[in-house]
Amino acid sequence: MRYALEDMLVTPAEMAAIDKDAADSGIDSFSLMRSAGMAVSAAALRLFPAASRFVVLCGPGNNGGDGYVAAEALAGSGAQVAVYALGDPNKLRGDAAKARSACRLGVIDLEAYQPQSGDIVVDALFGAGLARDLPDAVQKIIERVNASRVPVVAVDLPSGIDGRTGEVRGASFAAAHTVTFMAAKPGHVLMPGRELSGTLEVFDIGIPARLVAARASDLRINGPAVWRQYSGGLRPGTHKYKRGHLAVLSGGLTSTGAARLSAAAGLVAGAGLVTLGSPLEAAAVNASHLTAVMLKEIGTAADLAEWLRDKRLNTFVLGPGFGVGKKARDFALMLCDRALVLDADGMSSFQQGREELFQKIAESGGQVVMTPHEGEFARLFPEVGADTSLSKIERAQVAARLSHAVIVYKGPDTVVAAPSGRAVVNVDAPAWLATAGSGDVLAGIIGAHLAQGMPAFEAAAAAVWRHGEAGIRAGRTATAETLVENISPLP
Ligand SMILES: NC(=O)C1=CN([C@@H]2O[C@H](COP(=O)(O)OP(=O)(O)OC[C@H]3O[C@@H](n4cnc5c(N)ncnc54)[C@H](O)[C@@H]3O)[C@@H](O)[C@H]2O)[C@@H](O)CC1
Ligand SMILES: [K+]
Repeated sequence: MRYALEDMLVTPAEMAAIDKDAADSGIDSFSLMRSAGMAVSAAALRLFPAASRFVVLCGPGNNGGDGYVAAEALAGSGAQVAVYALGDPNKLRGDAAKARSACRLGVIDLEAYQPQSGDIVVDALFGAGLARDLPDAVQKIIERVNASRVPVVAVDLPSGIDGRTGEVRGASFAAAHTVTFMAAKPGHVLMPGRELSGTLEVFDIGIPARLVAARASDLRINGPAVWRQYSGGLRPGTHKYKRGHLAVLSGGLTSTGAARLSAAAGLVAGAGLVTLGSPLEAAAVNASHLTAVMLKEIGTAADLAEWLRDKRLNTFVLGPGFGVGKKARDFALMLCDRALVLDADGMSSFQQGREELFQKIAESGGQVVMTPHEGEFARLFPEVGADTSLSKIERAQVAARLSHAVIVYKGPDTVVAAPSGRAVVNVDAPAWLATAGSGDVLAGIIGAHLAQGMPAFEAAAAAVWRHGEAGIRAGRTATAETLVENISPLP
């Protein structure tokens, strides 16, 4: 499958290798820096045409080099420009030194900068080369600029954001706009980096796309390009059995709503048939709320075993409102050879004894998707959740490898990862999607995709995207019910 550069996520280490490959292939690295700096100056002028002064803050590496190019270009356009530098600009090396000497502006020590109303800061202190927490003096300047509310245009990354993880290394600018080069980095899409990057512009500085693609791993921004090849077959109007049969398992008398939300979402998202498997005690309350969703009494493991003799019953959602305990564990282990969304209580039931589940998933060759939020992730994968050296993407990848399941690690920056290491990050879910029952709706959409034959990774990625779209359509006052109503057809 071919991807456009705009879908790709490239880690800083991969980007450094791409830069080196570009230089080795004969491309002049200074011309790349010039393109980068020119793009930054164009963005600053386009976004802030009424600035009284552009203040370019230049660091000790190539990010600073981009800053000197931008400063010279801004001055050349007739704008007022001041340059402040961290460290001695005479110690710059390579392309950055070249950029410094081609810039005719004087340089002031960074610590002297006092933000003034009308300033626009161009942040060229650190980019992909940030390797540790920022020095205190730099943190102070960043805090001063943030407090002044002077708008910031960041070069490559807001200084202080770790490009691999999106974490803040001591302090970070909160940029209005970030111009990065060739491809977005994980730090632009993972929180809090995503929020602190402002609007993101990915500018092509002229490194051939094949050099970028050759180094990039299978890490993408979630969107239709990732799963469109599987969504074409999900046409309304196909016979209902061909659109798959989704079964959702209900909790007891006082906790039935969550499973009904999953079932309703599954139906709207395109499953041909949806059946709610309910214990007898909850059957009446479920029946009084259901119309298009069918109902079947499933109270015990024996009931489930009998039901599983119907092989058309290919997909299950287990967990929403189900209750934590032995029954959930028994049911989950019985369902590992089908397509299964293991959500909420379904996962939490394996806080102890996860090895049996993971082994069963590996052996039975089903398609299992697990959907932990932060708390559930920490319960099921405590050692992974506690490893602060890993990015959220890396944590999801490790969990997928350990469990043999596709992991949907939920949050404002949901990551979907497969055991192979393939991963996507979702970027456009609105904040108000974090509403009660929202996860139940997501589980139902994933179930609908699985029931229609999408492979687990694509089913999950497409569902996360569609869930976000439903949130956007439902608006700020979204509830789980209005999310269901706003699930739109897959593109
Ligand atoms: N190589 C390329 O192809 C291109 C790279 N470009 C720019 O180059 C940047 C990467 O350049 P570099 O690799 O030089 O990295 P940076 O300029 O981001 O920073 C590296 C410098 O900062 C120091 N440093 C790292 N963390 C520090 C900390 N916490 N406190 C104090 N000093 C610290 C390093 O020792 C090094 O001197 C990109 O972000 C991008 O802006 C652009 O010029 C476009 C072309
Ligand atoms: K920067």
